Amino acid sequence: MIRIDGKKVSTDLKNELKTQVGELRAKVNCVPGLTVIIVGEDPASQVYVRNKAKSCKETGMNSTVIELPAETSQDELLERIDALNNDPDVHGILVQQPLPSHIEEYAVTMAIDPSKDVDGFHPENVGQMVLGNLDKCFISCTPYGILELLKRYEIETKGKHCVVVGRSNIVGKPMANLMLQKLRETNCTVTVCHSATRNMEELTRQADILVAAIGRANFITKDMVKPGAVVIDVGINRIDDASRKSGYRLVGDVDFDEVSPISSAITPVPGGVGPMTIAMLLHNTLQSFMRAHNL
Ligand SMILES: Nc1nc2c(c(=O)[nH]1)N[C@@H](CN(C=O)c1ccc(C(=O)N[C@@H](CCC(=O)O)C(=O)O)cc1)CN2
Ligand SMILES: [Mg+2]
Repeated sequence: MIRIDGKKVSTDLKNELKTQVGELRAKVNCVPGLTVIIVGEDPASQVYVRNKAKSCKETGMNSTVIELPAETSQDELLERIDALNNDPDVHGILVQQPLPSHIEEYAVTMAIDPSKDVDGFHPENVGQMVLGNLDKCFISCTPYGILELLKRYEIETKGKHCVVVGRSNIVGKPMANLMLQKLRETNCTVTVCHSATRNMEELTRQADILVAAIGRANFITKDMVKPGAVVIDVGINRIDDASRKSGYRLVGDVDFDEVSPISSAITPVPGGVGPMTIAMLLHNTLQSFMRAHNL
């Protein structure tokens, strides 16, 4: 069994990005800039946003975090986004999810200039991605990170059956679409399972590559997995744990202890897909900068 080390791959990637940013600085005398907006005080989101800013700085990119109170109105948020759309020093704009319930996610997604939408959530980016025009869009960071892990671990995907469990706009839907593509190295047969799927176990057991993105701790058990499958765990669930200083521990959507011995390769939680999400965000920000400068 191969334990897929997302932490290491993300560090390698960030080092590669740092070199590229350094070269660009020497060439055009400026660097990519990412602005992250966080509304409210969700503790997990605060961790992710802090890590995004830290990683950005480590690679030599400019990073700005805009922290807004939970009561911020939707109009106020949209005005902030508009200002960033018009700021030439900002190459990437990201609004951290989840948002407070009075703010409509769709309105926020639509407000971000697609050429700065480094999350790849805008319909223009999603549409180009579905069409297979991967050089004309931003690919959503978590699925993109999974593709990068599969590539760097030389995991064959062509002709394989990939089963994605979960249909979120952030992970499940883009993941399924990317694994389906003839271009690049995926070229899988794809099945998507969700809460209304009957006989889910029958389907997941057919997976050569199983992607779990349901958001339910330890949902995927041994009996749901074919021996030898590649298992990608996207879940990050906080479980109460009084023995830890933090009071919680992180577990994935896959029961790692049960499933890892029968898999051929598996991503752990933490240290698997999560860190790749941030590395690919930086990759997308650099890509946005290159496009803006016609490089
Ligand atoms: N606008 C967005 N919002 C959210 C996204 C996103 O891609 N864009 N994804 C998730 C959260 N997320 C990034 O924003 C994210 C989640 C997890 C990690 C990560 O590194 N996880 C670590 C554990 C970190 C911890 O201690 O909690 C790991 O798995 O090893 C990075 C980014 C939802 N919102
Ligand atoms: Mg989760």
